[in-house]
Amino acid sequence: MTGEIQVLISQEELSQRIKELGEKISADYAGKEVHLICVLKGGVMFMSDLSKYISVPVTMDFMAVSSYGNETSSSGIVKIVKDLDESIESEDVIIVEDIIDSGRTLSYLLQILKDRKPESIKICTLLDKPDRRIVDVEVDYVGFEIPDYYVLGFGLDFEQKYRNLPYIGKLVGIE
Ligand SMILES: O=P(O)(O)OC[C@H]1O[C@H](OP(=O)(O)OP(=O)(O)O)[C@H](O)[C@@H]1O
Ligand code: HPA
Repeated sequence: MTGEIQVLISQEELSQRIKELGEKISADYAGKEVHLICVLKGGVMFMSDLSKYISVPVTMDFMAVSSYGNETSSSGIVKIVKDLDESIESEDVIIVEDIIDSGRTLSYLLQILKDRKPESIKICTLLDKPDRRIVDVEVDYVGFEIPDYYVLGFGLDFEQKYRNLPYIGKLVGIE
């Protein structure tokens, strides 16, 4: 499907906010190292840009947890598609997400990862849709709070497409 895309957050606004988040994380973790965990696939662009603005030592790992498939609303069923490569025991972990919607994906992830005994675990999301929350999750770093639109671009997909757009947009006619 191709359709008209309305820009919600421009490339410039994204860059500026991601820089601010990276600087805040650098200050909060001064004297420590951070272990970033990217939630694939949506989190990839955000983590890649965010990591460039973190000045403390960074390590990275990747995990894929699927809850949406090709649907535009969460099924409530979360499954691990790809687990981490390395142990997170004693690490200061930040989970990096593109979006928190119902909160189901993150609440499930947090449960699993806390059992692996990290030193600390925080959440950093580019986008937060608080109006859609079903499961409460405490979020430490938020790029932008957005209304209840189905958004795409900058890692986020609609039917697996549009992840490569350098901005966040919405398909006109799709809520
Ligand atoms: O708060 P929730 O309602 O759980 O929704 C948020 C999750 O949904 C999306 O992932 P998706 O399963 O679509 O995978 P993707 O990142 O590969 O597109 C998004 O990247 C989050 O991980
Ligand atoms: O608005 C969204 N867009 C793309 N993927 C998503 N996963 C949860 N919410 C969204």
